[in-house]
Amino acid sequence: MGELLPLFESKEARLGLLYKVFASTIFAAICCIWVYRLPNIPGAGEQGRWAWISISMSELGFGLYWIITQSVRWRIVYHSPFMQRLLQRYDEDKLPAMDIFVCTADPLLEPPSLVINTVLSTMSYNYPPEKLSVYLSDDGGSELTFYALLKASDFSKHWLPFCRRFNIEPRSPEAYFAGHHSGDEEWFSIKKLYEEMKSQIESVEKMGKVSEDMRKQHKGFSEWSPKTTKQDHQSIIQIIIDGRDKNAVDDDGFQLPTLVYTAREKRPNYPHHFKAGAMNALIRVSSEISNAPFILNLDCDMYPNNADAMKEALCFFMDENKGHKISHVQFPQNFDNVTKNDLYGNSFHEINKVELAGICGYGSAVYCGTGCFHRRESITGMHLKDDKQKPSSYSREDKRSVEELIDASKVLVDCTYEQGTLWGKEMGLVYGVSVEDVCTGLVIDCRGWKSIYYNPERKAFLGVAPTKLDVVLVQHKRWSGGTFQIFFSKYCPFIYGFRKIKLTSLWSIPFAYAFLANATYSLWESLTSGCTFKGWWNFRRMTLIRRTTAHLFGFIDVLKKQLGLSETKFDITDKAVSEDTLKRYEEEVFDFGSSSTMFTMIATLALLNLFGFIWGWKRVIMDSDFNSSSQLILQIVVCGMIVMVNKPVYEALFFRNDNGQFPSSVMPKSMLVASLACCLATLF
Ligand SMILES: O=c1ccn([C@@H]2O[C@H](COP(=O)(O)OP(=O)(O)O[C@H]3O[C@H](CO)[C@@H](O)[C@H](O)[C@H]3O)[C@@H](O)[C@H]2O)c(=O)[nH]1
Ligand SMILES: [Mn+2]
Repeated sequence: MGELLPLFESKEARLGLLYKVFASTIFAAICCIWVYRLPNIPGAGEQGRWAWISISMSELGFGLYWIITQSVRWRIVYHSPFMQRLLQRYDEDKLPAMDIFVCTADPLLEPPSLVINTVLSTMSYNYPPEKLSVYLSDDGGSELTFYALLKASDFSKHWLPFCRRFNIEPRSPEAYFAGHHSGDEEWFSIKKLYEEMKSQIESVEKMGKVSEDMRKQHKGFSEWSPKTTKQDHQSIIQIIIDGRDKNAVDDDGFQLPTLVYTAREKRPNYPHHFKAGAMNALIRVSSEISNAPFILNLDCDMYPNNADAMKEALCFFMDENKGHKISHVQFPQNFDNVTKNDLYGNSFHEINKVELAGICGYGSAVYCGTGCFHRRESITGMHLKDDKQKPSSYSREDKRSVEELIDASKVLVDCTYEQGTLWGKEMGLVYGVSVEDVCTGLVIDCRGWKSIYYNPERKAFLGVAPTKLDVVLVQHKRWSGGTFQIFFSKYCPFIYGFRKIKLTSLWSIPFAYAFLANATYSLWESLTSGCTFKGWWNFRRMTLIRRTTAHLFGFIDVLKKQLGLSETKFDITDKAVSEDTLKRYEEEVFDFGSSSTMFTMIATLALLNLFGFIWGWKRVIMDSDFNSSSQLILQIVVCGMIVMVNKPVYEALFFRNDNGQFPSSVMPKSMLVASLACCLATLF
């Protein structure tokens, strides 16, 4: 056999050299700033000494931060798969089996009607259905979710043929019907079926329980008693569709994918390790039932938006030369509900297009917890063995009955199963860190595996971005706290692997240059990554807000944890949205929600800058000595920018009276703190 063509290629981004030259100029500017700051510290007792020292510290910090972040821009690598080559080389029946994990944790925050849309779109991938097994992990242990999944399994018999026949995209029914209209009779009838199912599920959601009549429809409901709660129940596993069953076919007579409902045992006195625990339970259950060599991991709100993405991901794993070294293929997180200018900076344009690809320049991809394909061996804890063994095409020989499979799997998700094992340490996803995904990716890297970040033109997955500021901040708090936590833990990458500036002064040039060049470049990066100008501006604002609240509080949380004062938590991102909130979100009006501590922080900082800005202008206008006031100009400019960025905060403080504004305690608290800070400042 001749030399086979590769199934994917990797290219370094153009402009690499140009960027390096540009970055060097900024670096030079930063050095100048430092060189200026350090020798010019006012002596003890002189006015402004402490301000000078603290500004120097910040500049040192920002400079170092900039230098570190350059590492991810130094070598940006883009990968692209050749799907046609894969399909020429492998017949459908030679393709490997694939297990799909969908995680949900709470029927109120993650409505079952949303969850089953994700499930249905995974079932309808352009892939031989007998090779697909979909596992829903329900940490909510809720009969509502189980009910919805049963309904979805019925609906899939009509939905899969419809997808196949018209080759539609996307295959999440909700998203499809929201974006596509057709006069077709078949279109109307399937839409009607979907809407019937949805309204049945939603009425059960409203009632909060499944009626006696409905319970009779499936013996699985017998697992739920009035005593069952989210925190306290036995293991529940139901194989809703058995892919081996020749009668489990859709309307066109094609085999249906296997569909499994899993709720691992929960008991009040046993830690369950949140999503990481759920994933590890799924890894074990699926190894008992289908044991596919590859696994796709999705959050319940992330639906596949490209029915071919699975085959694309396989190109990386199946490449004859390099594929056997690859542990996972991560797609970026994108959202289908981002408004035009992305008020809360939810979409990570720069991160997706530049930074994650830059990390890929080092041969690894950050595992982001969703939209990621894994090799089963690497995620269960194996080290890379450098032999080019092909993954087996895998045919299911298991002769056990459904009941036997269920019994064998239930044991694997009991509370006590992991005791004394390496699960959560050496095996599966890592426990104890609230960004279990990032940490697990790191650990897999350290075992020698390579990984791929792939950001295709057509988005492969779309999720739901938070629509309220408090939810955004809680999410960022978890992320930043989690990242600090990694830094402090044994998984730390290093172990485990302006006051006297005249405008007239020459020294202001490096400041102005570093600031402008950096801002212009980031604007360019954003615009070319598909972001609007206003979107970029919103993202700057959210960066400011996130850093002064979510990141700070995340940091404090971790300190508390390190000192043994608290436990690791996982605050689930709220995905249920009221109409009121949705309206504001669509109009891009800030909806603050209810986190009063974080908001007091935001409001205080905004007020401080406003005071500073007004005070600065007053000095410039009233001071007859222009020379001394010209020294203030640069500070006033910076202050002014921060004031502009904070516009929605002032609006919420002073002008708004709808439901999306600040909680009422924020205004007096922040006024008090900001005024106190101003009084203190006059003392120095
Ligand atoms: O006890 C839990 C808590 C959460 N989840 C699931 O974990 C997923 C992510 O939770 P979400 O509240 O949506 O958090 P996000 O901030 O949106 O999640 C991002 O960040 C997390 C790490 O902080 C990753 O686990 C996620 O994959 C990633 O999308 C959801 O499907 C949840 O159902 C569980 O299964 N069990
Ligand atoms: Mn989420």
